[in-house]
Amino acid sequence: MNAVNLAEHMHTLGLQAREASARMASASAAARSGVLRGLAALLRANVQALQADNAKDLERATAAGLAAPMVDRLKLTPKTIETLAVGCEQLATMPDIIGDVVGLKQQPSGIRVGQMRVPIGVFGMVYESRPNVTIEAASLSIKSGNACILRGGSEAIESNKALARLVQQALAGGGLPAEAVQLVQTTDREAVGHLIAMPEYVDVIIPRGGKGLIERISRDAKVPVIKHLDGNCHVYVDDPCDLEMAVRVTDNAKTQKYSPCNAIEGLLVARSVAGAFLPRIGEVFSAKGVEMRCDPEAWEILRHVPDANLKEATEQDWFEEYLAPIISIKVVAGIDEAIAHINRYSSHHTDAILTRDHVHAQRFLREVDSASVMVNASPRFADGFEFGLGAEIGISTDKFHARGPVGIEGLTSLKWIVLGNGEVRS
Ligand SMILES: NC(=O)C1=CN([C@@H]2O[C@H](COP(=O)(O)OP(=O)(O)OC[C@H]3O[C@@H](n4cnc5c(N)ncnc54)[C@H](OP(=O)(O)O)[C@@H]3O)[C@@H](O)[C@H]2O)C=CC1
Ligand SMILES: N[C@@H](CCC(=O)OP(=O)(O)O)C(=O)O
Repeated sequence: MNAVNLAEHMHTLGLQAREASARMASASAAARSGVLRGLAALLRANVQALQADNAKDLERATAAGLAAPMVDRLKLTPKTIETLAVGCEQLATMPDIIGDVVGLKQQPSGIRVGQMRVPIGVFGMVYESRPNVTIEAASLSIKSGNACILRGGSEAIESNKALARLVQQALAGGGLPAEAVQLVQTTDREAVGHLIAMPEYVDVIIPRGGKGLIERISRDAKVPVIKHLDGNCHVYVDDPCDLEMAVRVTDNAKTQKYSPCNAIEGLLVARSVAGAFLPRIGEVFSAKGVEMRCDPEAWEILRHVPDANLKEATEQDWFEEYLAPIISIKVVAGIDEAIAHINRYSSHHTDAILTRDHVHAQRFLREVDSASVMVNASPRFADGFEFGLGAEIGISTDKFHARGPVGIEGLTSLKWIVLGNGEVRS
């Protein structure tokens, strides 16, 4: 697509999305849920076709030398497709919140004032090369009565086109506008430039990605943004702590999957338990080939672990999101230093304390300035499905409108409604 065609393509997507959003907002809950059930059926009926399109992406990505965790997130298997179908069905059965009225109260003037939950309108979303996000975003958009324009990662373009076709088929089959969910049909990043600068068509932009993406969005966006950024997440092993549990949770938090934003990148350990805890987790990490970037105290303890892959941590390591079998490790004096370290270096995404001390747990919950803060649980739980939201748009690292895993509610707003009987203001 040349520059003129690209501008036209994006303008058309915007115009169509705006028109579709009005119809989505007034569509009945039954119609929106019907589309989600139809989509689940289409996903199940098209497993082989979807895998064939996904294979084209996988082949290109493998040839280009994409790292294994990134290839893994690109993959559509019968199991992931079934999970998507089940997710659509679950969303369909969840209560509909569009049109809900809250807090209606009579005022001294006689008018009754409350708030009604309504869709935001049109959202644009830029996200990583993970095709399942296309269905999760589309299904949440449909459930919440919005329209959306989706721009997935370049490596996933064929998979995303195939999935978006099914979404549009389900919308049309359910009597709703196919244009309520549209995919940008090119991998040209200039399309993102247009998407974030069309306030007449797009109400909010949701970027899911790393620092390069956000630099561009911060510089060029002309519409409000809900940032879904990098996860430099931590586990802090406190004293007192159940060390058996700490090994299990820390292992899960780092190695269950390396690519997600909610996997941990940093491990902090209270000095008084470091000698007992670090050799145990060190053995687990060495067995799984995890490189440990250590401060001098952690190094001194971990150097005795057979085959440990140790490196000296630099200041930069505390900021780093590796998305790989690498972890930074620091011994801290206790809870105060742990909280200070996390608030300075984390990306304010998700951080956890492992402790038996109730006061420490409460302090961590209150003082750590992150979107999700956990006690005695793995940060990998920071996920819309795991939090009971049905699915997720992503994990907002912003503080306004939506923070942490974003589901249906995050795609809506509350508008004031006033019900009167001809009252006038005196
Ligand atoms: N908070 C959250 O919910 C989530 C956050 N993430 C974060 O995303 C990152 C990993 O994903 P990764 O794919 O590497 O992220 P990237 O930021 O590289 O890519 C994400 C998307 O942004 C696009 N993009 C990146 N830079 C630009 C730019 N300058 N202009 C226009 N578009 C751009 C990419 O397009 P293209 O394909 O052309 O590169 C892709 O569609 C990690 O930091 C992870 O923590 C991931 C998932 C969820
Ligand atoms: N909430 C999601 C995180 C998704 C995520 O970060 O994806 P990615 O960075 O593409 O691996 C989950 O835990 O599955």
